[in-house]
Amino acid sequence: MAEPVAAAAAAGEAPATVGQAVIPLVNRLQDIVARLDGASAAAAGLELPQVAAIGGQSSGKSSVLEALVGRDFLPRGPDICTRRPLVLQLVRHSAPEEWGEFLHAPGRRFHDFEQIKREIQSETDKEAGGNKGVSDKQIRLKIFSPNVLDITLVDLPGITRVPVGDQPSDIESRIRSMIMQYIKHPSCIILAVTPANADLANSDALQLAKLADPDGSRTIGVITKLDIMDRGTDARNFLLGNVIPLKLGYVGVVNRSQEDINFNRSIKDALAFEEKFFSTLPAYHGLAHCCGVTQLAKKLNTILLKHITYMLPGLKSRINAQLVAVAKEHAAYGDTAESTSGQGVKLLNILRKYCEAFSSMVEGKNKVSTDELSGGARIHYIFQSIFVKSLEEVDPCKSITDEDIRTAIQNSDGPKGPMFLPEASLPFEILVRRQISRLLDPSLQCANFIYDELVKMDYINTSHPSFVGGHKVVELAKQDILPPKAPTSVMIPKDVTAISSEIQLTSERSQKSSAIFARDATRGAISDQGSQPDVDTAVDVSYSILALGVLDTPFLLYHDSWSENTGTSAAGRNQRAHSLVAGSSSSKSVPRAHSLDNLLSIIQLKEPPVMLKPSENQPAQDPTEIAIVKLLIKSYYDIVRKSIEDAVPKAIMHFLTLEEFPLEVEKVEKGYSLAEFATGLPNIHGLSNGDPSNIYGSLPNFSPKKTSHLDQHASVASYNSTSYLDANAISVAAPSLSNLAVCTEIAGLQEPIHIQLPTGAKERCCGWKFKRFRDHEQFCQPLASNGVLQ
Ligand SMILES: Nc1nc2c(ncn2[C@@H]2O[C@H](COP(=O)(O)OP(=O)(O)OP(=O)(O)O)[C@@H](O)[C@H]2O)c(=O)[nH]1
Repeated sequence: MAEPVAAAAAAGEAPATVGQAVIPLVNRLQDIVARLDGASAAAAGLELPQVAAIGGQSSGKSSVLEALVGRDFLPRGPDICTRRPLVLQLVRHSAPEEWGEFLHAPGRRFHDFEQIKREIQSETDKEAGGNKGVSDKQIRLKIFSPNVLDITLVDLPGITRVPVGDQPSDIESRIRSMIMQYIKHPSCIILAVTPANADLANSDALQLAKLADPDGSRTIGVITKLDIMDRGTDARNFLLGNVIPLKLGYVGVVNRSQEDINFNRSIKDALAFEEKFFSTLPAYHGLAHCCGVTQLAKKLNTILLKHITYMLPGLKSRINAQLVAVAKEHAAYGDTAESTSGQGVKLLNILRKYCEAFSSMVEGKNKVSTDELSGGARIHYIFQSIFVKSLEEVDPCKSITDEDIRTAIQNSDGPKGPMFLPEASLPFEILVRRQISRLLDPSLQCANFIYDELVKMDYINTSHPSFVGGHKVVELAKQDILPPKAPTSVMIPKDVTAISSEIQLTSERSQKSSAIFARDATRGAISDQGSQPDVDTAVDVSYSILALGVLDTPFLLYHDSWSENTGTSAAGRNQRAHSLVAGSSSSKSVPRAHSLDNLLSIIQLKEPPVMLKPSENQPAQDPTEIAIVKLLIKSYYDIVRKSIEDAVPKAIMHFLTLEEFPLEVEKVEKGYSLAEFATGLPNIHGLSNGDPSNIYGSLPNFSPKKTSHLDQHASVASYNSTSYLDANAISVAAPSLSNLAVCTEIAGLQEPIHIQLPTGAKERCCGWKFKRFRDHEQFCQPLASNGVLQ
């Protein structure tokens, strides 16, 4: 094996000794910090010292790192080779064997360095593809050897300008920013690798290094390929820092050429060649301190040690600060619980605290920021300034033209044509549904903004006091239209109450809708009957009964003039009304009775066009009708909008703050000390020995006297989440009850819960927790009436 230069350096002067004390420590820290992602480590200020080789493509970065390691294990060649950052951690150990370990293959030792090379290549292909693609995902490799210094080296992809293979068009900027991610940290020592056979003054490596390290305090210039410079030229001036000065100076190296690699020339031979090169070429006489890989290793170690010594105090204080913060957080979780159930209780406690903290944040009880809106204020902003404002801006009649209304009216006339008196309710329903459905998207968006919860829209309540239904709308419409027409009268269905009562037989939601409707419709009928003339007199608009859902809930339309014209009886109407309510779509196909004979006698007409526009020849639509429909839409839409503006935020807030986190029924199998038990239970309101009043005093509707027979040693601790509607858990703790079987039964649960103290459970407690009691009395009563606890 070749004489490893790093090892030679290690055997050198003072720095190696210091390194043995400091660098292994940093390497151990590297291992710990490696478990954090880069961003977290950066956020915690824990970037650790490392050495990154940067430079143009094929400048010789991998060759330099290999020479430092003293082993041949990195993919090298004239084409792009390094396509993923390779974090190479050198670990010096005393055993003679050498091997490599990859982070992605834990526990597997690679003793064959050729295999390490292949593994790097295949891992690169896995992530960056086989066709020259580049990825910023690291490969982490550890080399264990007695011949290396503990040091972390990073081999980065070379800067390239022209995209080849699968490389994206912005490959140059991508690689530059990838490199910057490493070298921007003050903890990083930069090896700026520049080939001597290219224009040194335009070195990509030096340019990038200058950006990251403007004062040059952590950049070492490395000049490669001195052996293949143009005849008659040399890099002496450069190495002396006369061209581009660098505080830490330059080191010139001669690595193996491609031919050397092809012929498997050993590193040892390469080092011998390098030494001969510098000693024979007069241009480099007197520059021994900055020529050769050995010098580079020494320089690197000296600088790295200084750097680590400089960085460690700050690093230590940052780690200490983190440690204190974590210890504080850890202490906040309470004592360590050994048992599984104890850990469960602890976890519940943490979740409870989280929920409470979350609620406090939403409710603005946390410390209030003076800089910006936060927590509930942001939610309020979304509700008011985004959601409500957007809804207010919507014109209910937007996108409904008079033409649309005319079409809807004609459609609602069906085959009867305009010979019957028009009515506004059906077109209104159709159009208002369409308009109201526009409220759905913003409502869902609002919910999405805050919490991914269900948005529920209420039914259309035409009995709303603000809704200008019935004859009111006619009057209003006529005021809007010129010239004013004769006063209108409204026909009231005689059996409206009967119909309404049938509506109540339908589905739950329909029941709700129709019940409200029936009440108001009946009221309306009575008052209208009192104020209106005979129903047989001229009718302008029929009174329609609506109980319809906004989107797809059932609705009912009862149209008196239809029943009169078809001769349907009141009973038939009721039946139809009922069936209409039962299905949302059935209303769309209101049956118009045709016997088979009638159908057969119908004269066959030619097919209507696919799309039917309202006929131009039709007599002009009464503007009153259009105005009525518009007014109905505006009025109803306004009500629904207001209701939605109110209901959606409420619904969201309900799910956001009042939903308890799922407290599962949990049997605390093993006993706990009273203290453990108390800590494990969130916010126990009272826990005492022999004085239950302390406990129950905090529970509403729970009288202490009910527990008067409680054994003097027994205590019942109940948890009542005062911020919520329900008590979430009850726990029974019975310390010092080795001779007592505590049995209790909790109402409202499927299974009675029995609490049996473990034998000899002196000074121990046991308990159960379970979720969601709707009523304190429910569980308090049986507690008091049951066996031992009475
Ligand atoms: N003659 C000579 N050839 C060298 C020297 N250094 C590197 N090379 C050759 O240059 C080519 C590229 O070397 P690498 O070490 O792969 O360069 P790199 O910068 O790591 O390449 P990428 O990772 O692909 O950007 C190889 O063929 C090396 O043999 C040197 O000092 N002298």
